[in-house]
Parts: sequence; C-alpha cells; structure tokens
Amino acid sequence: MLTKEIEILDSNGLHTRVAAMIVNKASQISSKYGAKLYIKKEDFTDWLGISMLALISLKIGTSEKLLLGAKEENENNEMALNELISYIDENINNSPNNSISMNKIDKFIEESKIVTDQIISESPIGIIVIDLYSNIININKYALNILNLKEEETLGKPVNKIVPNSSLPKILDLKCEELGKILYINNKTCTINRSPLFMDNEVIGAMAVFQDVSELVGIKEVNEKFQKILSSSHDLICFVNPDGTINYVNPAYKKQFSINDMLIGKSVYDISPNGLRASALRTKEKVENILHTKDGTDILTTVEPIFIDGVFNGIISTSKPVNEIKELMSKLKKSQEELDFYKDELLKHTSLKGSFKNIISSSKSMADVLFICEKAAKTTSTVLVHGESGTGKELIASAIHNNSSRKDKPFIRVNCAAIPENLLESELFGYEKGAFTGAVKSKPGKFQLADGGTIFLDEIGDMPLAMQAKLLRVLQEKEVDSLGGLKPQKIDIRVIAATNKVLSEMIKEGTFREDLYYRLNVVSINIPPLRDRKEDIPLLVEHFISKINGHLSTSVQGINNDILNQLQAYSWPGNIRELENIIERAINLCEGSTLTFRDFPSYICTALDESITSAPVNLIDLSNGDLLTFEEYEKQIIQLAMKKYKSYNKAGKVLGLTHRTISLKCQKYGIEKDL
Ligand SMILES: Nc1ncnc2c1ncn2[C@@H]1O[C@H](COP(=O)(O)OP(=O)(O)OP(=O)(O)O)[C@@H](O)[C@H]1O
Repeated sequence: MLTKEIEILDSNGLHTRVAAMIVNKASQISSKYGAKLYIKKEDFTDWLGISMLALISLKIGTSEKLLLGAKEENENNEMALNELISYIDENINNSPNNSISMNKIDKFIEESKIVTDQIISESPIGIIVIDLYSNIININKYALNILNLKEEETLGKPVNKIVPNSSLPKILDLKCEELGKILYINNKTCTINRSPLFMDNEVIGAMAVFQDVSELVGIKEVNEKFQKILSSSHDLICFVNPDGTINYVNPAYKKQFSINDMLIGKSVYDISPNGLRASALRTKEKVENILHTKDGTDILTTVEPIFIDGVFNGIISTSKPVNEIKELMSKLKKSQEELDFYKDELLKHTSLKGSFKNIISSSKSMADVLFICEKAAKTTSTVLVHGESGTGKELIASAIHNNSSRKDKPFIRVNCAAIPENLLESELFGYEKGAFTGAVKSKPGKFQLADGGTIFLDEIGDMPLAMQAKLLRVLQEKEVDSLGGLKPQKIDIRVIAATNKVLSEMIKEGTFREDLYYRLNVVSINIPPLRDRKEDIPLLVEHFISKINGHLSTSVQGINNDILNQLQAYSWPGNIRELENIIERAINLCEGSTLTFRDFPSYICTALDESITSAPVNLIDLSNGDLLTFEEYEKQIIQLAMKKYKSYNKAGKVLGLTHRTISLKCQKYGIEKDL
C-alpha cells in the first residue's frame, strides 16, 4: 500500500466544507491519473474510499493526521497522492480563504452538522450508514447497543462482517428502498428500513434504520394468548370503561344472555344502573354477588376495578353459572364415591393376597369374605363360619388362626358330628385318672390342648343340647371342668365354629340354644356355594391341577376350554371339595397333557347351566317366606342378562340401561363379562 500523510491545520479540523473540497479534488485527481485513492485516520485500521460521508466520519480534528493511500505502488498513484497532499496543504492548511467571513460560513455549516450528528447519535432507533464499498461509515449509539459493539470496532468495516447476512449492500445495486423487514440481531427482533443515499441522482451509500421490537412481539404474544383465554373461557367476562361504556364481552357472555356485539358501546348506567358493575364503577371497589336469573340459573358474579399505574382504568366482571358448578360438584362426588369403592375393592384383593394366599378366589363375594377374615384374624372374637359342605369352612378357620397372633399355638379341630355323644364331653374337656371305669390315666380334652391357640368346632349344629350348655359355660367363664376333676381349669382359647345348618331354624325348632348362638355369632362369615361364584372355577382348577400334580407326580399342563366352560355350567352340590375330587379323578384318567371331556364324568359333560335355565323361575321365590335385598335381585338380573347376551351393550339395551351402567354394576357385583 502506498501511503502519504498530512496534518490538518485548519482550526476547525477536517470540517464539512474542507471535506467537500478534498472529495471534489480527489475525484478530479483520480480521473486524471486513473488512481483509486483511500483515506484513513491514524489509529483506524481499515481504509475507506474517499467520500464526503467517509471523510466526515473520520472526525479528524486540528493537528490530527489524515492518511492518504493507494493500493499499488506506481508512478501514477504516487503523483496522484502528491497532488492531493499539495492541494490540502495549499488550499486548506494555508488557505487564503480563512477570512473572517469564511470562518463564519464554516461555523454555520459545522453547527448544522453537529446538530445532525447529535440527532443521529442520540436517536432512539438504530442507524447504520455504509459507503459505496459497503463499509460502515456511520453508526449510532442505539445500533452499537443492539450489536453490543464499540464504534471503533465497526467504523470502516464491511457491514456484512458486523451484521452477518445484512442486505444493506444489496440496496446499493437495487437503488431503491426496502421497508418494514424483520431482522434478528443478538436474539432481538428488529424491524428495519433500508434506503439508498443519493447525491445528484447518483448513489453514494446506503442507510439502515432499525428498531428493537422484541418487547412489542412479546406483548403481541401475550395479547394473542389472552384473546384465546377470553374466547374459550366458560366464565362470562365483560370489560367496562371508566365512563361506564361496555368495551368487551366474551363469547360465553353473549351465549348466556343471547346477545350480540350491539352491547358494545352501551353504558352499564343505562342497562343496569343498580347492578354490580355500576356499583363497582362508583366505588372503585371489588363486589361479589349471586344473581338469580329468570330462567332459574344462579350466576355468581365478581366485579373488580382495574388500576394501571394507580389510575382507574375501568372494571372487569366475571360471572359463572353456579348450577354448573353444583352439577360438577355432584359429578365429582359421584366419581369420588366410585373411586373409593374401587379403592376398597382393590384393597380387598391386593392386601389379602399375601396373608390368605392359599385360599384361591377371584370373585367379589370371596373378596368380601376374605376381607372379613383378615379383620377377624386381628382380634380374638369368636367366629361363626357358615357355608355348605365343601365350601372351605375349615380352610377359612385355619387361615384366620394362621394369620392371627396365635399362629404359633395349636389349632385344634373338633368335628362335633363325628364324635359319639357319650364321648364328646370327655373329648372336649378331658378326664382325670379314675374318673370312670377304664380311665387308667388322665387325658386332656381338646380345650386344654388348644390352650393359648384356637379351637375349631366343626359341625357345631350337630352338638347335643347338653353339650351346648357346657360349651356356653366355657365361653362365658373361660374355664373347663374335666371329668373327675376337682376344680375348674382356666383356659385361653379362641373359638371358631362352623356349620352347614341354618342355626336360626334350629333355634326355632329348639335344637340349638339361642344364647350359645349369640355367643358364637360375634363375627359371622358366610361362604357362598361354588355355583354362586363360578368365576372362581378357572383359578381353582389351575390350582388343583398343580397341587394334585405335586401329590401324584403327574405333569398335566392344563384344561381344554370347552370342558372348563362345562365345569362352569355344572352346579357343584359338593362345592370345592367335589371340584377337587373331580380334578384328581381327571388327572388320574388323563392320557395327554391337557384335561379333556373324556377325563370327566358324563353328568358334568352334559350339565346345563342352571343359573340360566332355572333362574327366571327362582328369581323371586317366596316359598320360604324370604325376600332378598333389591341389590341381590339386581345382581341376579344383570348376571342373567350377561350370561345370555355376553356384551354390556346388548345386556344394557334389553334392560333399558346404558352400556356404562351395566359395566359399572358388573364390576360392583363381580360379574365377569365372558361368563
Ligand atoms: N378357596 C379355596 N381355595 C383352595 N382350596 C379350597 C378353597 N376352598 C376349599 N378348598 C379346598 O376344598 C376342600 C374342602 O374344604 P373344607 O374342608 O375347608 O370345606 P368345609 O366347608 O369345611 O367342608 P365340610 O363342611 O364338609 O367340613 C379342602 O381340600 C380345601 O383345601
């Protein structure tokens, strides 16, 4: 680079007039020598093409140096630079024109330039000016702030290096302006106008004017969201100006009062002068009230004053029909009740599985039984288990014992029906040596053996009346008198009794003591017969196959579906014991790995599902004088419908109930869909 320098001696530095003189002369010299000349201030690194804007942007003061340069070192450039230096020396540094009048003119020009400079510099919008070479020759404070740069880091630099992808250079070619474009700088959103700068119809540079509108964009976004909230809200919303004119009502408001936009602009003082809105406008305080409309809807209205920077800006009223809330509350309450019900059911199933896991069941009725068993296991109260033969009374009794605090003490079973009447007393209470002929040594009774543990009095309904009286004494006094014993012996036992007889009937007949019945029936457990909980059958079958495989060392894998359906159709008079025996028999007969029809007796293979065939006749059976609860009838009807139609929809249609009601009731009563 060929470089020359010259000190500017003009008392005003390189001001506008002298800049114009230099530019003018430089242009003549350039064409004379075919030279391209550049300027630069001492401490600036980049060279600028000679132009008014560039020269002024250098802001060269008195005694500061102006550097002149040309890219190539040749004779023409050398001469061109020398001629320009001489011109500045003679016509500016040692100007004969530095007369008082010229000084005044310069002062006016400078004053106007300073004002313009200040306007640009302090302007609350960003301004960037480039010269014909796309170098930045002017940039104001606002623009520097947005770019986060200092002036010296930008001046003289190609604008594209400072603002990547700037379209400003394009404007120099297009020679026309571009308005209202969006530019993203440093995470800010700016609107930008770009225009070419002309002198004598020639483009001499271009200017970008831009403004950060990120905040405005944020406000727009909030506004959009707010509009959405207002239009989708179910609350009735209304804005009222401080003078009482309504300026907005949302769609819910219009719908509720069947009105259109005609309401906008009307005064609340005219529409409802004594209303809540008028009152809040007068007092500028929040008011709340429930309004009863003509159509019977109760509307809860809240009117709040709006203050912006402490200045009252009107009111906003929000109303909601309370009936809807009441409805929602009642729906919520219903859902909560349903939830509680299912939680309870879940609890029954899940919490019991661990402690009563040898009792196989999936039915709702057995879940209820096990729920009571679990509670009974936590107390020492006497339990009376009722159920047909083979339903699992003994299993339940031992499970209660095994889950109680007495589990490490004896569980003694007495079958009251199996012991001859004359031996029952000595069996239960024991005898002392010599108490009767043949009593060569003392023998403890079952009560003494069960001391600290549980005595299970099976078939209690078969206990002779005389023994019932003695048993009652044991239960009351908690002591036993052995035969031939001198004094009663204290015992600590828990009694679980079981029967398949209807004790209330026996009391009527005088064969069972009423007082004993009440002593025994503290906790009452009714085990349903298997025919009433056929949904347990698949699980029980699976359980017995694996149990019996273990005993017989067989390896039956499962059961054919058709015969399983048939097992569910059979009425199981012998209950689970009968099922267990039938499975054992089938396993013995089975030749393959799956139980099929051949392995079962013909009366099971041909059994008809009695709950379908007989239920309509027996549904309301007053022959024994008893009516069932409404729920029990409901359960039976739904069970029947599900058996017949096998779908909630069809069953619902026939019964005049919805699909959902049927499904809920099936869950409630433990009715399986694919019965
Ligand atoms: N829920 C069940 N899960 C698994 N096995 C069961 C179930 N219920 C009963 N059993 C089995 O069925 C058989 C009969 O049960 P249990 O002897 O307890 O009936 P029971 O009602 O006491 O009969 P009974 O009145 O004739 O004395 C037993 O082998 C028992 O293990």
